[in-house]
Amino acid sequence: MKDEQAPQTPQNSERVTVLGGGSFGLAMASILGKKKYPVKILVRTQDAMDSINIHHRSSTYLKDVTLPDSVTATCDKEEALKDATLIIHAVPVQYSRKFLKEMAPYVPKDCPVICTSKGIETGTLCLMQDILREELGDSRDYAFLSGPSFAREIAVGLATAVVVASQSDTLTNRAAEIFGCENFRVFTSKDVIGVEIGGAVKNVIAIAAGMCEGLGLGTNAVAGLVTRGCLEMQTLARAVGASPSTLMGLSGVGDTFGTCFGPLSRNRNLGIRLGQGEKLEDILSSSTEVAEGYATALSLVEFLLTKMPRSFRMDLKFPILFGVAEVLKGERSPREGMKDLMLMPIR
Ligand SMILES: NC(=O)C1=CN([C@@H]2O[C@H](COP(=O)(O)OP(=O)(O)OC[C@H]3O[C@@H](n4cnc5c(N)ncnc54)[C@H](O)[C@@H]3O)[C@@H](O)[C@H]2O)C=CC1
Ligand SMILES: O=C(CO)COP(=O)(O)O
Repeated sequence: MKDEQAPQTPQNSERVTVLGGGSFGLAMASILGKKKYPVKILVRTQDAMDSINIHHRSSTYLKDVTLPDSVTATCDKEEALKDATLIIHAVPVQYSRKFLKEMAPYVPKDCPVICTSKGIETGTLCLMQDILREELGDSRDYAFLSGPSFAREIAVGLATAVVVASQSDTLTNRAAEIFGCENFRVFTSKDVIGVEIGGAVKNVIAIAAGMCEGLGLGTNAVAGLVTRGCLEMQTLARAVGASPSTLMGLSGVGDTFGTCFGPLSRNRNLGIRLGQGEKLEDILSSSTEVAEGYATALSLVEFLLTKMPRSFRMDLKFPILFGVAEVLKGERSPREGMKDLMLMPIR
């Protein structure tokens, strides 16, 4: 197959380290491994390491997916990073700062980082671009990969299109070259803030879409809510300097549609279970995978209230984003939240 040929160019010397052995880290390793790049995944336990090195599969995530031979795992930070030429960050946002602080001494100077995590840090309200710069410094290049890209589909080789955004054209072009194959198409962008905001906000809209679904409200309701959610995403993105066209693309409406309507979404499933009446604590404690939208919904409301110009009532401008946070905080039920949306004053 074409995408299993070794690249012919200097990229042959590329050595990739994936930080995070969850579903998305494995998916990234899988694509690059199929292209014969040597990939090391930094995992947290001996069991996770042995499982990948001996059985070529994770014992916890995407357990049925076999990884290519060029993918190995280690628990040793120094071993993972010492000769890396490219780093892929796939650790959930809320754990990233502490994790990166521990990694910083081992990360090779100038080694670029491609970040795949989507969300806003609680407390600081930072996006990943801020967390990465604060923890790994300003001198290296960073890129942000986003779009409708479920890990399982990527790992089994289904066609996927993503966008990679960076201030550095060299890095976006390199990412497109390294990842690109017949099953994985990379588009490039310079709109880092737009790509990051889209990736963070769509998880919150997916929780709302799931709630509609769980309440049994039907297709009209879900489609209406997702459309209005995209408008809130676009309004917010424009206010922070993003280009509206980015939000019409893969990392905006593209990822929102995938996540709101796709059965694999953890965020949508969290919303479905809430809509069906389960308690948030029970859903979170029974989930082995992260739903970034939960923490991001709470951060977003704080972000809107503290960082946006106060020229209008934020809860009227962003009723879906505020409504999801209120349900997650237990201030109203999903059904009350939906009723409030329908009965909002006409402006
Ligand atoms: N799974 C997917 O389909 C996609 C995921 N993403 C993003 O990728 C990022 C990673 O998500 P997944 O791999 O899906 O998560 P996951 O839930 O599959 O795996 C979680 C990962 O985080 C690690 N982890 C857990 N607690 C930690 C801690 N305290 N410190 C350091 N690491 C810790 C686990 O060992 C594991 O590697 C998220 O931001 C997600 O939004 C992006 C696109 C698609
Ligand atoms: O970001 C994703 C797909 O693009 C994954 O969404 P979930 O985290 O909701 O599963």
